[in-house]
Amino acid sequence: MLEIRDLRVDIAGSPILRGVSLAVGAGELVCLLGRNGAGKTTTLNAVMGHRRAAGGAIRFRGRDLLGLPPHRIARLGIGFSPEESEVFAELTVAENVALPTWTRPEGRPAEARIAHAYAVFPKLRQYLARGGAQLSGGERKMVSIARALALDPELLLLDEPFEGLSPLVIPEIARGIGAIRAEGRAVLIAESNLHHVPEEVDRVHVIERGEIVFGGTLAALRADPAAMAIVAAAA
Ligand SMILES: Nc1ncnc2c1ncn2[C@@H]1O[C@H](COP(=O)(O)OP(=O)(O)OP(=O)(O)O)[C@@H](O)[C@H]1O
Repeated sequence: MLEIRDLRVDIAGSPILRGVSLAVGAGELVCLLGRNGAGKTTTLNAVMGHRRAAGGAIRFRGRDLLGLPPHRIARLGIGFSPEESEVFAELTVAENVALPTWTRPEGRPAEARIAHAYAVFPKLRQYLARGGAQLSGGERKMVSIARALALDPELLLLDEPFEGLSPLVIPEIARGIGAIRAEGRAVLIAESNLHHVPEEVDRVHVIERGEIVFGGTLAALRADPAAMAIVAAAA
């Protein structure tokens, strides 16, 4: 479904991604794990077209994404929940969640897509008329993921979905991600904390200084002392 091969990205003249390769198959849950500054956000931003690649390839369902603008990439079926959630403050929760049904009108009817997003995060129904600026961090995360879901994506990119959240909210987000995965959508999570990696993850890729240094199951990661030393430092 998503194939990233030997991706290189330079920022301000410095090599930030130095040959990142990973794949997410249909219906797979994959985690990109690494400490702060390792290059996780840069990888997701390159997939979404927010960062230009200096080399390598990114393909989604066989289609080359490099050079496409972000709105075209989203319309191909990639939903994105950025690290800071980036909920539109001047729009209500309902308007935020409905946005992708305007930007990607093709596919299932808007009402069904919106209803589905609220079915995954039912709590949001209590806040429909609330402005985006009046939400807690956990509510913003839920709105951001629900909005990405309303795109009806085949692949969902979630950048640090648990970061900065209270322990009370984390299980709610984890349950939502589990529900999304159970529907057969592919999910790629960028995560800096090993403890937040869902047990049901299909594969973990560890990124360190812009390079993938490990790829395998969670059990294989736990059995790899060198990779564990890197992710333990991240947690
Ligand atoms: N706009 C920028 N200008 C200069 N350097 C940048 C910029 N954006 C990112 N970087 C650098 O690129 C590297 C990778 O950053 P990135 O945000 O991809 O890391 P990350 O793994 O997502 O970490 P975090 O969890 O802290 O977001 C870091 O060293 C960061 O300082």
